[in-house]
Order: sequence, then C-alpha cells, then structure tokens
Amino acid sequence: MALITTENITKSFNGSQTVLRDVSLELRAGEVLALLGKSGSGKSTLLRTLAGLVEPSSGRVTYRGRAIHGANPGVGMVFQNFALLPWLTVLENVELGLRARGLPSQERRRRAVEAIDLIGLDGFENAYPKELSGGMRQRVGFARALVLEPDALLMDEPFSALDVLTAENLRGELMSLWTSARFPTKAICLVTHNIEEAVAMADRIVVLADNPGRIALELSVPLTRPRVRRAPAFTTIVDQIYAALMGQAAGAEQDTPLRRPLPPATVGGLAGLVELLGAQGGRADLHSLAAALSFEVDDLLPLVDAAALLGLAEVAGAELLITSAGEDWFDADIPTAKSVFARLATANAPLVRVIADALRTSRNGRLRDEFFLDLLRGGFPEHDALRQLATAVDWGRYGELFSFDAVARELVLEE
Ligand SMILES: Nc1ncnc2c1ncn2[C@@H]1O[C@H](COP(=O)(O)OP(=O)(O)OP(=O)(O)O)[C@@H](O)[C@H]1O
Repeated sequence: MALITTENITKSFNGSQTVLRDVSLELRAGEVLALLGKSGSGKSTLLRTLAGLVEPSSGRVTYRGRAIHGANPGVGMVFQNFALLPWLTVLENVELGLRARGLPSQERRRRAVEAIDLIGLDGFENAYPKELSGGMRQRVGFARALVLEPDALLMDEPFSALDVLTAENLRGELMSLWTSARFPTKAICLVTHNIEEAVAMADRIVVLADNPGRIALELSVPLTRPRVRRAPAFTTIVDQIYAALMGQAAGAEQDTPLRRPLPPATVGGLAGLVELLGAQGGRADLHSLAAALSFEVDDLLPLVDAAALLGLAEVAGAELLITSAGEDWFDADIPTAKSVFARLATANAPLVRVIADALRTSRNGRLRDEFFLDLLRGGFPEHDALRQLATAVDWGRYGELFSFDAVARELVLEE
C-alpha cells in the first residue's frame, strides 16, 4: 500500500532554477526506500516535499490518498545535524513533538521513556545534548521521531555526520529494530549519497539524476538481512549503481556552459586521479578506487565526471579507463602537459571555451568576472555560479588560456 506519493511534482525555488522535474514516487508500507544521488540532485528537497515542509511548484503530494498542504501528519524526521534543542534534556527533547500534539504530561513522559529505551538511551534521560557523543545525539534524534509513532520515518543523511564505526553501529541497530516487531513505523525513507549505505539498508533504491533532479533509475535490493557487504551479490548491486551514476555524466548531450556544467574538480585533483589510474595500468574498478582512496562517492564523482568530460578517462560499466589523451597528459613534460590540457579543455569544457572566445574578441583581452557570473546566474544559483567560474579559472589558468586578476576582478587572456 502506498503511504505517501508524489505525482509529477516539479519544484523551482523563487521561480528560477528547476530543482525537481516531474518526479512521481511512492513510499510503500513495509519498505525501506533510499533516495540516492549526487550532491545537488534534489534528494533533500524531495524528502522535504514528502514531509510537507516544501510545497511543490506543480504536481501533488498525498498521504494515505489525501492531498497534503503543509506538514504531513504521518511522518517523523531525522536530520544529519541532529537538530536538538541544546537547552532541553534528552527526555524534554524527545517529549517535544508530543507536546505539540497536546498529549497530557503523564502520557508524554511514558511514551518518551519508552522511545528512549527502544533506541538504547536508557539512563541518559536527564543529560543535555552537549554531554553526549555524536552517535548518542543522533539516537536522541531517532527517539524524537519514533516517539510520534509516525507511519513513515524520513531520514536526511542521518549517519553522515558520524564517524565510520559509530555510523555502522547505529545503522545495524536501526535495521535490526526495523526487522523486529518493536519498530513503531511502517516505512522508512532515507536520503543518502553513499551507495553502500543504500544497498545495506534499502529494499528499493531510487537514483536521482541532477540538473534538474529527476528519477534516473529505480531498482529493488532482493538481499536478505542482515546484509554482508563483501558478499558478491552485494557488490554487484553497488557496481550497477556506480555504473548508472557514471552514465549520467556521459549522457549529457548539449554543449553549452549552462547545459553542461563543469564538475567541481581542480587540476590538482584530476592529476592525482589520472596518476593513480596510470599506476594501476590504466584501468581501475571505480568501486575499489573509491575504497582505496577512502572516498565517499560524493567526493570521487566530480573528479571522475571531470576526467570523463575532458576526455582524460572513460567510464565503462563500473570501470574507469585512461584514454590516450589522458596518457599524453600524464606522460608529458610540464609545458606539453599544459598544452594538452588546454586543447582538451577548449574542446570539451564549454565554459572554458566560451571564456577564451569572449576574451579573444574583447577590446584588450580583459573582461570583468561579473560579465561571466551574470551569464551563469541565468542557469545556476549564486553559489554554483561562483563555483563554475572558479573551476573554469582553475582549468584555464593551468592551461595558460587565461588568468584572473583578483584586484581588477577581471579575466585576462594569456598570450
Ligand atoms: N530553500 C532553497 N532555496 C533555493 N534553492 C534551494 C533551496 N533548497 C535547495 N535549493 C537548491 O536545490 C538544489 C538541490 O538541493 P538539495 O539539497 O535538495 O540537493 P541534495 O541532492 O540533497 O544535495 P546535498 O546532498 O548536497 O544535500 C541545490 O542546487 C540547492 O542549491
């Protein structure tokens, strides 16, 4: 049974950039659903839409078949940064949601103590958040959501602020509670950028593509619990998702700075990646590459996307292969490497090409950064526009195509 649905929802903030386009999704009773995607693909926005905290620009959201306007009464939320009130004790933090529902104080206390026990915080009722470790704080976050006994538990990167061991421990405990009869909610929806976390926890994974956020892939995870990360069936699913996420980069068709944004990778990061690939004989499994670097997928993807966009490497399934251009760059002396990079960036990175062309046709080979930022603001929010320009300047400067005069705030053509 569908508990919460979104029907063809689209969302743009302030009428500008489209963050979600035509997303239809169901959260069903009995399932753990993971929303997976790169940073900025709209995962949090989609989750907040399910919670009724964000109103879609078009389309509708229903809870048990009824359209919702405003906060969804059937959900409890857990946030990445715990979102606890520091001046309240654990017990008071957990009771807070019940207070809003107008429950009598004895009933509030009974239910809060029960939720605190369930999540393993027994004995910490009177502690303040600052006295607790990160893992314990997030347990309070869980207790505060579960005490409401909501139909659905919505979690926005709940483990990503915790260290690796604490996160793994809490994930394991949450999943064993979920499979026990004691768990008070009927469904879980988890936002994550961590592929292994999604495969470890979810029954169904929806992968979002970015620019604008839309559903790129949906797959079910037919593995029994508890799940073993090293099992071949587990890694096969992880690899499948890696390949799908990488495929998105290769699929970008239109060649303009707004349609084909530059992945936020520095030349230094690219050189590191290509060097590592070279050292591994020119090909590497993305899954083990991420593991070898102790990277999360979010950290690795911009580098891989940038290497693929520039033509330094190719993604084939879940593998990254160095191209002959990548080898030329890697093997060359510095001046040759710079000119190889300049050629690749001009051919394959639309923003770099547009800047170089504009500077060539300008009166004195100089143009104010505001000129390019204005163009970029037509397609990106401020932060992303700045990041696009910074990436282009980094690439253009290394390739000796143009530089940036920070005093005059002008881009300057290199001769
Ligand atoms: N309230 C808002 N006002 C304007 N833009 C917003 C707002 N909330 C989100 N955005 C924009 O929407 C896009 C998607 O953001 P969202 O947080 O949903 O993505 P995400 O996939 O969860 O990313 P991350 O993993 O980095 O949190 C981003 O470009 C972000 O800048």
